[in-house]
Amino acid sequence: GLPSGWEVRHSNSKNLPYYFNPSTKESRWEPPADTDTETLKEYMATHHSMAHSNDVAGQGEGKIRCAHLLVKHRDSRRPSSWREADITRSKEEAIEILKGYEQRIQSGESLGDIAVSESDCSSARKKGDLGFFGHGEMQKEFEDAAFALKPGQVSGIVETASGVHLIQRVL
Ligand SMILES: N=C(N)NCCC[C@H](NC(=O)[C@@H]1CCC/C1=C\[C@H](COP(=O)(O)O)NC(=O)[C@@H](N)Cc1ccccc1)C(N)=O
Repeated sequence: GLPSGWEVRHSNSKNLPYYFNPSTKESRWEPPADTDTETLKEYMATHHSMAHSNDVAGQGEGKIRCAHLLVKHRDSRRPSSWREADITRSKEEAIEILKGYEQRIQSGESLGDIAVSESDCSSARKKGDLGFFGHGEMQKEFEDAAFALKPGQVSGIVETASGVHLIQRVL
């Protein structure tokens, strides 16, 4: 089987299996070393058909779909993004910026329309859409806030190691 702790998951955005370790939060495309191929083949066959059916429905057991708007700052775990190679704003400045976006959303703008030009996450090109995800995939603060939302609802400002986010639950 897979070395202890590793799971095969399905990436909806790439429609490909990837390997995820819920305890370390590590995710990778290639199977972890010393995975024996027989069990892996069987595992993949079962998982892949399941994943395929999940993928068609998009909605595996207990999965939700969200979009988000991320503003990074100089203390972000990766203070760089497609829109800014070297992000130097402070966390306080990032929060002020996000409050401005929050006002615009409350006045009727869609989160996705702002995310497409302003989000520091690569999902910006998909209006912030993250696809479906289940428990154990996102950073804890993000997961807790996202799973507390009803479809359509927008979160308050959520802080993770990536930066500060607004999250909208889609499905
Ligand atoms: N669908 C999944 N399972 N993909 C793995 C998510 C990994 C997870 N990510 C997070 O928790 C935060 C919240 C949402 C985005 C995100 C972080 C970063 C940006 O922050 P940075 O890593 O530079 O610090 N964006 C991503 O990961 C993107 N691949 C999200 C995405 C982009 C395009 C299409 C789909 C998903 C984590 N455990 O770190």
